[in-house]
Amino acid sequence: MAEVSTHALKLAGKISIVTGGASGIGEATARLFASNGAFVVIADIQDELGQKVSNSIGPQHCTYFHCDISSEDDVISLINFTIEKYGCLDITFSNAGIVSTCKQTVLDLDLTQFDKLFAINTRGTAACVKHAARAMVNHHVKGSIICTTSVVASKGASMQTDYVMSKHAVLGLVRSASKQLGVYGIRVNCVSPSAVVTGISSMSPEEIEKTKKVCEGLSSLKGARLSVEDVAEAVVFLASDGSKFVTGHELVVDGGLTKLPDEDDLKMYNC
Ligand SMILES: NC(=O)c1ccc[n+]([C@@H]2O[C@H](COP(=O)([O-])OP(=O)(O)OC[C@H]3O[C@@H](n4cnc5c(N)ncnc54)[C@H](O)[C@@H]3O)[C@@H](O)[C@H]2O)c1
Repeated sequence: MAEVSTHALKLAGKISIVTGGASGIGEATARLFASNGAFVVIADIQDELGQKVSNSIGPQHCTYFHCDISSEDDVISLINFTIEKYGCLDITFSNAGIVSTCKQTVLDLDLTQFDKLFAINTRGTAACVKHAARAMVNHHVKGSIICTTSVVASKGASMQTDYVMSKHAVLGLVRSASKQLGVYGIRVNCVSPSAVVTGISSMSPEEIEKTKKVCEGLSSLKGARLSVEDVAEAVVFLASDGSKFVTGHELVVDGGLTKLPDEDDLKMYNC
């Protein structure tokens, strides 16, 4: 990475963790954290990819650590590793997540898949928030915790019931944690993106092209399409002192989608 002056960097010297940082929104955020002066620990289960992303950011700025967020022991090891390496923890972006494997409605809810998805999206996110917050409290750090929710975190949807429920739960976690941790000066917020093509849904090149076109219509901004970098910019804002009076907030990054009639966001599920 090119050397830059630390003067105007939004996260200069901050110690951060990005879960799900090997791909998509997490990868873009890890890169933007580092280019804003933060030290980043990428936590993921895709070891080869995560290591590759970390190497490309640069060993001075980034480290990869294997962590399956559905295991509380893994999450504890991640926090311990970060504290041992850097001495404290300022920012945690709890972003790792998966989608439903099918477009199920409540009538055909697969409860085995439901448990698997909740173990990562909801329980795993709760473990990350819990242990990041404990580290911040123990080290007297007025840190920032950001979770990735979704535009479906605060409204119902026509399918993918388990995914929608898991993101509603994370919103509840963010709102509760922000109330409980304010006394320590710790802020807790979330970003809620609309649809953006990432590794989360394994698609053929044809499906990716089709989905990208559909995504372009998912906004009231003419011709605009959400990118992972747009989400990363919102996360940097929530991580930085620029948002020092913002907590318990859901920052929706959707180009106005949630303000459009419901029929428009239905398209998202037909991607
Ligand atoms: N892409 C979208 O349209 C979209 C929209 C709204 C919200 N989101 C949310 O954004 C977040 C990131 O998704 P993305 O779109 O960048 O997908 P992605 O698949 O590109 O990235 C997710 C990362 O999480 C990692 N991961 C999965 N399970 C894990 C586990 N148990 N422990 C640790 N890491 C794990 C994956 O290996 C991957 O690197 C997710 O929480 C997702 O629900 C995505």
